[in-house]
Amino acid sequence: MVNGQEKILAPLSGTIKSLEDVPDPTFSQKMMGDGLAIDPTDGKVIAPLDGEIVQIFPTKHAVGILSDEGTEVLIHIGLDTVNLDGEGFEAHVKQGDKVKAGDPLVTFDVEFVRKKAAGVITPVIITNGEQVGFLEKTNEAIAVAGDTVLLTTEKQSESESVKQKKSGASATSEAPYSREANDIVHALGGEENINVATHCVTRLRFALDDEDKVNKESLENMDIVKGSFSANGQFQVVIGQGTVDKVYAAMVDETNIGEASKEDVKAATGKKKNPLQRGIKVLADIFIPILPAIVTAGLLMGINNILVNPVFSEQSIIDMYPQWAGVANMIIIIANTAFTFLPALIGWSAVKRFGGNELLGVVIGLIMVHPDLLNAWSYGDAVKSDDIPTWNLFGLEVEKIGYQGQVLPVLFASWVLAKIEIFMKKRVMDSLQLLIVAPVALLITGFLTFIIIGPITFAIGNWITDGLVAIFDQFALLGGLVYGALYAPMVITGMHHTFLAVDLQLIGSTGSTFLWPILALSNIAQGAAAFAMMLVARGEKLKGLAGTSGLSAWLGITEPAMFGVNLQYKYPFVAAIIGSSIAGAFITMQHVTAASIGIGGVPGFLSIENGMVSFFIGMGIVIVIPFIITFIIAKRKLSQ
Ligand SMILES: OC[C@H]1O[C@H](O[C@H]2O[C@H](CO)[C@@H](O)[C@H](O)[C@H]2O)[C@H](O)[C@@H](O)[C@@H]1O
Repeated sequence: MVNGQEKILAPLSGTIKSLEDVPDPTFSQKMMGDGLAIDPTDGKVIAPLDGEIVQIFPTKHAVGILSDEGTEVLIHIGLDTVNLDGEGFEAHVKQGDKVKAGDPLVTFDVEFVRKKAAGVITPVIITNGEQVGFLEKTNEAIAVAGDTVLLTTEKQSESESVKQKKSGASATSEAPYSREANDIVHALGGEENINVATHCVTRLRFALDDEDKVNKESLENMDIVKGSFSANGQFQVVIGQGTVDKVYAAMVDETNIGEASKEDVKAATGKKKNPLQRGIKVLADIFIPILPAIVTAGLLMGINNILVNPVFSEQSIIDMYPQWAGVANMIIIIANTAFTFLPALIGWSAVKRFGGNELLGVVIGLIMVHPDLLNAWSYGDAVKSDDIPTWNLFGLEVEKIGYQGQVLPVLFASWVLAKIEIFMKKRVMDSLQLLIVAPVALLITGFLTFIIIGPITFAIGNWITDGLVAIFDQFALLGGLVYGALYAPMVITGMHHTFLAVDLQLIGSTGSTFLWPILALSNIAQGAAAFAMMLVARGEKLKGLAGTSGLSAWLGITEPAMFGVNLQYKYPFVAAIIGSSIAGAFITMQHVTAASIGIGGVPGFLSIENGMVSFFIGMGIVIVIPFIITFIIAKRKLSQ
């Protein structure tokens, strides 16, 4: 301790990450407190400072230390590691032990945890941040256990700390958390909505019957609740170490909710997903992280589209004002990079999702669009002119083609890469991993990709898109009606993100998508219904919610409008579906297509490459129909 400052050493060796990079909202949103995380290279956890072990969870995956100077540090080894029930962990300390910086705390099997848990990244958090006046985080990228100063804290002045303690102390002075436990149960929709409940070191974990019954606002307004979210079918309420077990005990005492194990909760939540749902979830997990890059690219491509194509008159803007040509060209380079190198983005996200090294995912994606390969977009012409470059591998002719804009080839290649990497990591000794695992995994995956995975999945991707195009050509009215009607319900289930892959595949194979314009109109329809509710609503709360969520829907995000307003009253949701179904049929029959995925709302017109006028008519339909139907019904119902 120097000048009131306390140094917290790295408890593990590895790569230092910011908490925002930890894929668990409890940590990334700092619900438990501020700090840093370490992606460990080995499984030796040591004490980061002198102090007392105030908590070591029975499953040995989390250790809380109270330093001699009063700083509380939580080391949470891996993510969702509570589910491992101690397997792979060995504790060297117990609650109440005094430790010195550098003393061994826990040893764990990194590879086992990496494979079995949601992640091995280890947050190191100051959990009594309210008593810390100053927190400095290291700028180092690599942590050496016991050597790197990870965090530096400085205690608050005495008077500040007294103030803080006074303002947050009500729960601890009362009978042990019974009121809080009851309030939480109530906010979760009552006992009847709770199937199973358990807790880990930081949070209560529930398998709920219906998560829509949760009153998130009142839950998160409770002083004791630091945040809540739903993940992997579990509803989780973050309370904090040292308190969560007491709240849980009170809940079990006060209610008919029996004690349950993590397995019970896992089983109760796991039951809910069938293979199709799991597949959808995997695709959503892969595509949601890359969505911002794709939408940005789509928006910029849309601006270029308006500049270079004769959209509003016979001549394009560039034809009329040629001095803008350079600007338009520069925009298109910036814009289409995300699409040209799409396999690299998907490779990054997919390999990460499948448990491998995401950087290798980027590399496998880039290999698939290497400039020396025949560009996928020139493949059709090369087939016609019988001019496809090949490699000769001991007599085996392999087409030397790239996979620009393709989705399926890189998805499968990423899966294979991650599996090979995980397989090898378990078998190659730590000191040789860098030398052997990545090069071998990449080489094998690269060869498999060019020889088998690429050609087969490229063909499958083309069959899927040809099939979809044929169906929509043949049954345009029905196709548009059905997709227009089903898109919003799919958003409710989260299944809609699967269609992002389909849109990207359509663009990669045919140069455009006829599905995305329907998506944009469906979103606008939900917004229009919410706006009608805003006009008719009497209460300020509903008016405000309907207005802001309507705007959000018009800018491409519909959940606030749907969950906050339209689904609550049902008829606005149905009115929106009617509008988007009719508009979907209309624009499909008019062959409206988009060249890219843009902002799926009013600015969506920027991305339309064919049938701009019809798209605007469609926009008129999804504004007028849902608005009028909702307005009329709401007038009647809300004035009763
Ligand atoms: O698929 C491309 C579109 O993705 C986003 O919109 C979709 O996801 C949103 C979040 O779940 C949802 O609110 C919206 O209804 C869906 O269409 C993105 O916001 C769109 O701009 C993008 O075109």
